[in-house]
Amino acid sequence: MLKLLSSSSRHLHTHFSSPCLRVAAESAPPAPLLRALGSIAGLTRRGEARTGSRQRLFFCSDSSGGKGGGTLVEVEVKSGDAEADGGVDVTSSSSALMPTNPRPEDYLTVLALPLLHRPLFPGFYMPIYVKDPKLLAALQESKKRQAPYAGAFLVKDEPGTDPSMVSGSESEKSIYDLKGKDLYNRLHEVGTLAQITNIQGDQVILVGHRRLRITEMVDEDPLTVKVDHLKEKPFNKDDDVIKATSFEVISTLRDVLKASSLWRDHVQTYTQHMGDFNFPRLADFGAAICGANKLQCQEVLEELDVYKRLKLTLELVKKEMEISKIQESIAKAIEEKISGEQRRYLLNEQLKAIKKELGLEADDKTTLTAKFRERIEPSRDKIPAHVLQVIEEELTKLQLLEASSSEFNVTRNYLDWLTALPWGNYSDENFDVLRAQKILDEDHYGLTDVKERILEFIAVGKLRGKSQGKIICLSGPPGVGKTSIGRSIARALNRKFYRFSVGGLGDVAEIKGHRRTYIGAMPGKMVQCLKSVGTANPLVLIDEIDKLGRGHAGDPASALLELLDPEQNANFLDHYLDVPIDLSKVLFVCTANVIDMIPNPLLDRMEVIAIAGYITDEKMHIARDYLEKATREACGINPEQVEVTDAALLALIENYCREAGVRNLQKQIEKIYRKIALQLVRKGALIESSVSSEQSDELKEEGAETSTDSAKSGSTKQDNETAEEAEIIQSDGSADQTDSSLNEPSDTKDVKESEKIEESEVTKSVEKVLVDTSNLPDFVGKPVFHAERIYDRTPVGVVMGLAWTAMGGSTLYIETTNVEQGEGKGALHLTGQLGEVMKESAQIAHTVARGILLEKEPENPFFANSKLHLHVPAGATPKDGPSAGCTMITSLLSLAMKKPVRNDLAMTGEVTLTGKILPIGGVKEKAIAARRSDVKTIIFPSANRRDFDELAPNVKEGLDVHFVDDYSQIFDLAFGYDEKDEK
Ligand SMILES: Nc1ncnc2c1ncn2[C@@H]1O[C@H](COP(=O)(O)OP(=O)(O)OP(=O)(O)O)[C@@H](O)[C@H]1O
Repeated sequence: MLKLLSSSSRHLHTHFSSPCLRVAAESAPPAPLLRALGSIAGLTRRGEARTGSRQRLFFCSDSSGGKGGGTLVEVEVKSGDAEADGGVDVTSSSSALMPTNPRPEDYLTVLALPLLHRPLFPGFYMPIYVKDPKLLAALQESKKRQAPYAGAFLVKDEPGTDPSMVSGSESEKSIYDLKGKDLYNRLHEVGTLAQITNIQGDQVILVGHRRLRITEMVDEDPLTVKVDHLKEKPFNKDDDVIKATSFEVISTLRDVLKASSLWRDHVQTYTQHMGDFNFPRLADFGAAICGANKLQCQEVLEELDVYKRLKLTLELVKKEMEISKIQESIAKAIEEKISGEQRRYLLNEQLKAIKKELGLEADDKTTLTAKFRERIEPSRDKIPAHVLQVIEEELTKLQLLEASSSEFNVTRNYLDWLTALPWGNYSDENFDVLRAQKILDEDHYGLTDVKERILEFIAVGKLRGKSQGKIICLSGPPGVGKTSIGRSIARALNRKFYRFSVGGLGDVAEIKGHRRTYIGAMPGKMVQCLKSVGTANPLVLIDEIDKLGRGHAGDPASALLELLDPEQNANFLDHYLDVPIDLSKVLFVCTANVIDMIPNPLLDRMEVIAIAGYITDEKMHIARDYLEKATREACGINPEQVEVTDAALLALIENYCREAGVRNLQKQIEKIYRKIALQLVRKGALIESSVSSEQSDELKEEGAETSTDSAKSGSTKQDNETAEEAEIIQSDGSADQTDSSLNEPSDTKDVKESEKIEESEVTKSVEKVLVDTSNLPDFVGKPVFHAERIYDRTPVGVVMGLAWTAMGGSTLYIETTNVEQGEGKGALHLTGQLGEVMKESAQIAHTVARGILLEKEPENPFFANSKLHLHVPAGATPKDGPSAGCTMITSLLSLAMKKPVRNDLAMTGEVTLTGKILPIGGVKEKAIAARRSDVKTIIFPSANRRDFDELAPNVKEGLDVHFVDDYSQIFDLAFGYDEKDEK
């Protein structure tokens, strides 16, 4: 159903976008209307007019194509099938019938209408607004008089203004205010005779007819002018140039139309009213529809030469073409950009979907949250409330954060740590003392006192029900098993083991973590430990605590104190984690070489267990029962394949590994076993190759069959050799099998051959490598030179002392010589990298020795007249401490009295100026060192008797120990011997 809505021509100019139909008819509607409706129905069927759209129709009253006038109506398409429904409802049809061509002589004087934006071209519509009431009244009046014509003239710009610049509404207003002569002077001379087709309010619709030129002003208000009606200059319509130019205009217009849909509608609208097509019209058409500025259009309007007008128009439409090209490229670029972005967006979305499908969506917040929740779920009841609250808060925060933001990553990592800790997850502790004893014995030989202390510790734990509260510190020289004992304790207690070294550690953040705000922030070692072991009660071994760094960022000792102190560590606060953690169930074991270097507040809280080092006997056991076994297994050697004799092991310990620990011994044993492994593999390869060459020889012989006597005897020899070799290698008496194989049938022979190869494999495994004192250097090289025992028998002025170092105990010599003799020349020169305390100790010794000599040999002026030099080898090792006091006195007296001290004597003890002997440290280490150096007699201060008595019998065994209070006792021991006995 179609409904006629209005017949206003106004819409023509306001809606260019919808198509307008042109319908010619003999008479007025409804007959033409019906036809028009039929056309619209056709349009809708072809999909060119949509149901609900509005269509404009122009009806002509004759068949001349509307030249004489017509009616414009707008219809709304209600349905596509208009023809079927004959009823058409015409709501309003105010006629806009156009009169025929006006005669020039009727319009020599016309009202002048000012046009602001563009000139009006003949054959075109233009709506204008007339603000001047008088002019508007005059126009209405002329329309009523059936002479609805006026002159439309473009207003010139104010002198000095740029026509290409957009003028504001103010300037428009000022033009409306122009009247009479002022307006007259601003009008372009050439304009258009315009038909007033419709007046609604102040809007007047004009249709251009022909060109006019103003000749003079007739009336000022409203402005009325006299005009000449202009005609184009005569032209030859067959002129090729004109034709070519017009074709070019047409083809350019077509291109423009193709390029821009906006132009298509524009052109369609105009073409409805063009009337006859001719060259001047074409030029006007091009200029009217293009977007050129008003002056360029006015130029076309003023041009009466058709060719020139066409050329001007061509320029304008070409320009339009360029603009539409630019428009096209801009549109294309924008489209590409948008489609590129859209493509990326689409691909990203697809990627996300794929990742989600495959479970690879790492950043997916929901997956992450689910992962964290899943992690804490089993131990939710054990997690402290404050920690749970932080976890929940962080999970909520995670949901709100943008996945690509850095804050998101910080929160994710934080949650990762928080949820990965073993909150309230403890391993079942074992307080079985017998089992613990077994494990400790399994792992370590000796160390009875250490093991005893550990068992005591476990026993207390059993009675209390928990074993925390103490920090054990194992101190001793390197390689005595401090670290491995720590591991054994963990095994004995059934706790997880975690070790970290604090040697050289200077940054508190290593212990307490970084604040989360820093990039790359990490929690401290303790939190890392808990995460890695997965239980909240591990045994943590803090290695090298005596080598703790000075601290360039905070004080690591204080941080360690917070970590270790049982009073504080129940609420240990890691900077990264920012929630208190309970470390009170963690058992801390520290190791140190020198306890003096441990910061005092830390040492105060520790239970120090000293491991002094091993004597030869202990080393023998360790080497035999632990190190050798472990190394053999590590090298893949069977016990039957190797034998290291006791003598070789002893030689190894005494000549190669004399230090306190057993690490070097372990290295030497490893060296031996690596060499043995190589020997075995080499021998095995040799046997294999000899067996395979035998096989191939025999096969060759069998193939020959016609063997000569000599060949026979050769083969027999060969077989015999093989048998001999097998006999040598095998000890299980299977050698005679080789002989019997000669009588076997040939098909069973192959089986025998393969058995032979297997047997040779067996021989490999039973062959034994013997390591004895004679071939020990082949495995570990020549014995290393030990400076400890430089003299077989100490000469005059040389005495052996005993020293304690971080590497264990050692013997050292004090040597004194007389440099210069002369009255009053008495002086003492010291060398051997002695520390301040030792230097002072030497001065004291000098004084005391002088006193004693005066007492023993009053006539001897030795000290008063001798310039002495005291040296302590080895010169490269710094030495310090007061315990060499008595040794120095003895050395000086030996020189003064020209009497060497008793053979195999060593001593240690600090001396006062009055000759009193004060106690020293490291009794066990010194006793072990003395034994290592084959010292028979030792002198210790009386105050150290208790320390010596506590030593294991095997350490004390064979030592003649004297405890002294005063130097006079030492004097007697050192010099009171019978020289004949010594020899
Ligand atoms: N009494 C022992 N019984 C068996 N093996 C031992 C014994 N003492 C030490 N060992 C072994 O000696 C090797 C070195 O021991 P460990 O590394 O524990 O020494 P350490 O005292 O911690 O040295 P450092 O102070 O240099 O760290 C280990 O393989 C250990 O098993």
